Amino acid sequence: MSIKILSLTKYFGKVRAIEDVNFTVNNSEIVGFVGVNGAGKTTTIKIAAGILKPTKGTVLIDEFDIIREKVNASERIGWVPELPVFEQDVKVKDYLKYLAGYHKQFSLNEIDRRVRDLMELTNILQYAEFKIRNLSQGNKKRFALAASLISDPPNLLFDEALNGLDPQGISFFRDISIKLKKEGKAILFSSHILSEVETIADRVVFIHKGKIIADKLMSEIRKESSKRTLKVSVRNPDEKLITILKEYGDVITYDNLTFFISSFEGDPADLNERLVKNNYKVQELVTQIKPLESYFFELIGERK
Ligand SMILES: Nc1ncnc2c1ncn2[C@@H]1O[C@H](COP(=O)(O)OP(=O)(O)OP(=O)(O)O)[C@@H](O)[C@H]1O
Repeated sequence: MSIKILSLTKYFGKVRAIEDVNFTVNNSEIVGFVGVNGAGKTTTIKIAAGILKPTKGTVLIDEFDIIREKVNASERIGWVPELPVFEQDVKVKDYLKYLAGYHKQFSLNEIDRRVRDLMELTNILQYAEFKIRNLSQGNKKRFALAASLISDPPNLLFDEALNGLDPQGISFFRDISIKLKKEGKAILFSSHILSEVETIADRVVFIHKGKIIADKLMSEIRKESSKRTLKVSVRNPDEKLITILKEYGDVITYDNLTFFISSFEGDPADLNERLVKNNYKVQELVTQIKPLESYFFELIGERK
């Protein structure tokens, strides 16, 4: 059981999405795939899922080439897309039965059993008769997970599977990933929620501007992470805020409201006071951020 990403490069016209991406996800391993928006995570995952053709390179799923041996490779990989799209007016149970019908290993009786087991595993059995449109966001995610597991593939790709999940949903995802890993599966999951990746992943692959910039065991990240990264969240950021923050170190804009300053020089209390005086609504200003966040932003800070 393994997903081997081999020298993948993808151009969309003149736009280079990824270049020479190489890494492997081994059996019984959960690998987190992290990078800021547009770094190239979804492109890599779509190529590995066999739905996007690379410009160069390939992906081996249990040694089957996703381009040249597509049927064999596809049978061995499950994929939860970033934005799953399903026919909305079909019932949960019926949709899963329909998907199971594609896999010749299941007899009609087995299809019923398989679908029931999966609904049980993903905690949606009580919604078996619901139309997909009537599921909550979190349950739609659980349904997408059930759909990806229909043929019990030994390898899994989860693209931003934590997005839109509440804490209970996240802990559900964590538990199910660990269960699947114990069965020997190879799991690659992308996420921008670094504090959660940290609790789920055994290893983390970092992608930045289309290139892999690090591939590290979580245990090593914990050892190496520096305490010199400062995280600031402000409710009303603007250009001037960034100018101020830049006086304290390298600034990385993570999302619209959150900034990380790597190699932070200075006193956090002074910075806080200055921001408040300038009428910024500071929501969070901390230096003791978690190891993965700290490691990631130091890494990106070096490469800006
Ligand atoms: N179909 C497309 N046509 C043109 N450019 C694209 C296409 N898909 C992706 N890109 C570009 O390729 C780069 C990588 O995008 P990708 O979606 O893989 O990143 P990502 O890390 O998954 O980001 P996000 O978290 O925002 O989904 C970006 O610059 C994006 O704009």
